[in-house]
Amino acid sequence: MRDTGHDSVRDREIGVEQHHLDQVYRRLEEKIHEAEFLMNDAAKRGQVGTPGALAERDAQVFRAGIHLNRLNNEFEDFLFGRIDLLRGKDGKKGPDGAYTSVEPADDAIRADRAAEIAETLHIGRIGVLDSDYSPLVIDWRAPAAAPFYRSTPVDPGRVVRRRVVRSKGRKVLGVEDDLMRPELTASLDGEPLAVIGDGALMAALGQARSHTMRDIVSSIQAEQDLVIRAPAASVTEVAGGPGTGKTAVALHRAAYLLYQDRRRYAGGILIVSPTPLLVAYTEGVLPSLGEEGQVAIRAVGSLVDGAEATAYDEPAAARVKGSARMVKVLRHAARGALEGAAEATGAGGRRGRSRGGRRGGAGQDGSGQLAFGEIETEIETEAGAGTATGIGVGPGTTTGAGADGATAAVRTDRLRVVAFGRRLELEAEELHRIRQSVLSGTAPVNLLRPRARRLLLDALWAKSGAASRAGEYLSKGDAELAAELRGGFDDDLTSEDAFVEFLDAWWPELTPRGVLAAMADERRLGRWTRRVLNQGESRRLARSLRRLGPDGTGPLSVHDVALLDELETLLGAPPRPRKRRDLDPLDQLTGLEELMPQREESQRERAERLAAERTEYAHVIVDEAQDLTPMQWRMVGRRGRQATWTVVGDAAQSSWSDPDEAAEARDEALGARPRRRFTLTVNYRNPAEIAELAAKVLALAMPGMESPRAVRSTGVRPRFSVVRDGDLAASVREEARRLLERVDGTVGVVVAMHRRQQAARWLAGLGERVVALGSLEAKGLEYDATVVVSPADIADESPAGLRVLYVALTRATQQLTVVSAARDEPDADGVPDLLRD
Ligand SMILES: Nc1ncnc2c1ncn2[C@@H]1O[C@H](COP(=O)(O)OP(=O)(O)OP(=O)(O)O)[C@@H](O)[C@H]1O
Repeated sequence: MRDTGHDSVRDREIGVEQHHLDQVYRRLEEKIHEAEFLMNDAAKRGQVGTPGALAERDAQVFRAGIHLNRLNNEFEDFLFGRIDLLRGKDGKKGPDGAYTSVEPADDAIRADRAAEIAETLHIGRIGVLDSDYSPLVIDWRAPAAAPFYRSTPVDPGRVVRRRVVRSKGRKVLGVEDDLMRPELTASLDGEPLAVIGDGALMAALGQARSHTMRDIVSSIQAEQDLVIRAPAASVTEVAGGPGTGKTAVALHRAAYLLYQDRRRYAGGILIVSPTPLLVAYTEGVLPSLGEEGQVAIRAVGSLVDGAEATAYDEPAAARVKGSARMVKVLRHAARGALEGAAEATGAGGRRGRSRGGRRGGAGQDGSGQLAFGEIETEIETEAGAGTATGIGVGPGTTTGAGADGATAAVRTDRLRVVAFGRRLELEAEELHRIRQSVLSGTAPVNLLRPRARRLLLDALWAKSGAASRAGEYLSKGDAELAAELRGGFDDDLTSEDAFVEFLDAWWPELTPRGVLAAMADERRLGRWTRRVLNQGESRRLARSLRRLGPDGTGPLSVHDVALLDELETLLGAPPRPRKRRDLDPLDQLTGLEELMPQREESQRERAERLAAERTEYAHVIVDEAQDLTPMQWRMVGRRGRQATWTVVGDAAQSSWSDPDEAAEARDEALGARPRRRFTLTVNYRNPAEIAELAAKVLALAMPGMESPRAVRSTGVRPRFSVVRDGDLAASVREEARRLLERVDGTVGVVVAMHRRQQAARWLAGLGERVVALGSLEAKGLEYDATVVVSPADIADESPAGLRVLYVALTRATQQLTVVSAARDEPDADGVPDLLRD
């Protein structure tokens, strides 16, 4: 019997849930007292001071700390669901204390379709056991909770009624029921089973949106639940149109995996998101599911430490930078930049000289004479008036401080050394040969430096008279003396400041940013892109990289970041600075110091901390995977070489112009791991009226591709508005204002990328509920209402423009207004060309 207007039945059912919730809170309070007692007790034991007592204290405090932390975090609204079940087939209790059988027993339903509810389970964010170990609340991720999500009227299993309980703090506010077996006359404790409301899903979907995403834990649908709980073997691929819950499912899956195998995922879960806006939008979901520390949500432009993409590339430059052909270009650049650095170092100018002396290894030959006397080395380099290079080098490299404290460039096209009273000289030609021979290997350029140093010493040694002397020792069988002679020579030279300066200048430590900056020089880049990019592409690339400035510290684009990551591999990562460790071992051992401050830490800070500590993850989730360029796939792939993967995306929303190339790079990143594919088919975001309009663009963008089925309808059709008097700003502002009056939540105004700054000004003063977004920034986000400005502009902005427009049109949960400008050629009804039937 579904209750519509009878408040008494509703109130009674709310009372039933309140009673249960009270019981749960009483139990939680007991547990908090227990945890506090444990912590106090542990602290007292700590005063005893024996090693055994300390170890015990640490273990206890750690456990209690975890407990308190979880309880405090999850005290709000953690019980949200309930299922009423028929008697199951096997009657055995599972690990959660629940009957685990999924199918009803043969005699659970009588011939007259009457049935008695045999078991009721409450579902929440964490499990709570009563003092007799019976489950008061079952963790939503536990197997026993699965029927709450999996049961449908088509395949109900044992579930007769699924109830969502809404509560705030300790107070139950309402309940929403879905009847899974409407054909039965079910009773509970002899009373007919009451059914309240129109179902939780519809209630959730109709709610106003804020600027942050909510979890869907109380209304996960069966096809989504299959993905969330899919075993984490190798690669799980999830496809589905806009609004099918892909992002929501990805986040819930992270929480599920941690629950299911916490030890395995202690290696960390990385969620790669397309934009910082989407990171900000989604980062509250995991904490609301009781999971935080192990999951890092990062924008694809922030995956490299110390780099944060803030600039945008125009589509043609983005296309070059994202292409897999860049691997070759970067390889050439990483090696070529080294040469460039040396070449560009100033010649002529002040002359630097340093002297060094060393007592030679006082080995004695057979005659009792000193094998060699005092080695005198003298290195001569010439200082230039400054360096013209834009190559990033490690601190104190190309330039060296002269005796007068002034910095001067070191000449690198010649090396002169005085050793054993003899002048040894390597000319440009020889130096070049040595460099080429070192570079013929494949090792990262910065890691080849020790080898370059050795070959330099070899070449100098070969020219010194000492080489033949050592040869004589060798022929007399005195290898030790020969080695000592050579060792002395090497030590002497390499302890000279001038030699070190020369090496630093001739083989500087290259930084990824420095090499990118060097690529902004069109002439040099032309050499590195030969036969890989055409001239136009090469020029575009160089121009776009000028943004980084001569030292490479300028603003980066999201595509630059993937190039930096590739360069880091090609150059060899500089050693990471060691983290300062607290010396007091107790501070490292106790749970509290570690756990308590975490509550103050935001998801972003946590993500940053995790990323700083980790370069590889146990599981990688890629959201909006259709947008990763080949270079980005390589970057993400490096972070999950040993990982299992969940890859979530929709080809129809891809803003990358060459999907085949990206698919190839994706295959490379994921390797030969087997893949399991899922498709989500229901659009939970857009009402049917908006989905229908978007489907027209989909038909143009990807003919033959199916649209997801919209789950609800609002009766409000999209509105078409034509710019009046050529004043786009005024028209957009007016439409945004109009929508603000019609919805309670947020309004998004989506414009072509080149208009995004302008658009923010158009909306000034309209308040925080409205935001302006570039079309690419709208990825993954949603608003109660949207204004899509000039569809033709968005569609023309890049080769993938129609797909980008499809994304823009599918952001609204309630109302959509399309503003068409002059070039959109609206018909008499104001419908722009692209959106006509
Ligand atoms: N089972 C559900 N119950 C309630 N709300 C849901 C459910 N599934 C999805 N939603 C809601 O539908 C909206 C769309 O979800 P989400 O953003 O995850 O979709 P998506 O597939 O990632 O979309 P897009 O591809 O457009 O980025 C969100 O508001 C989400 O909370």
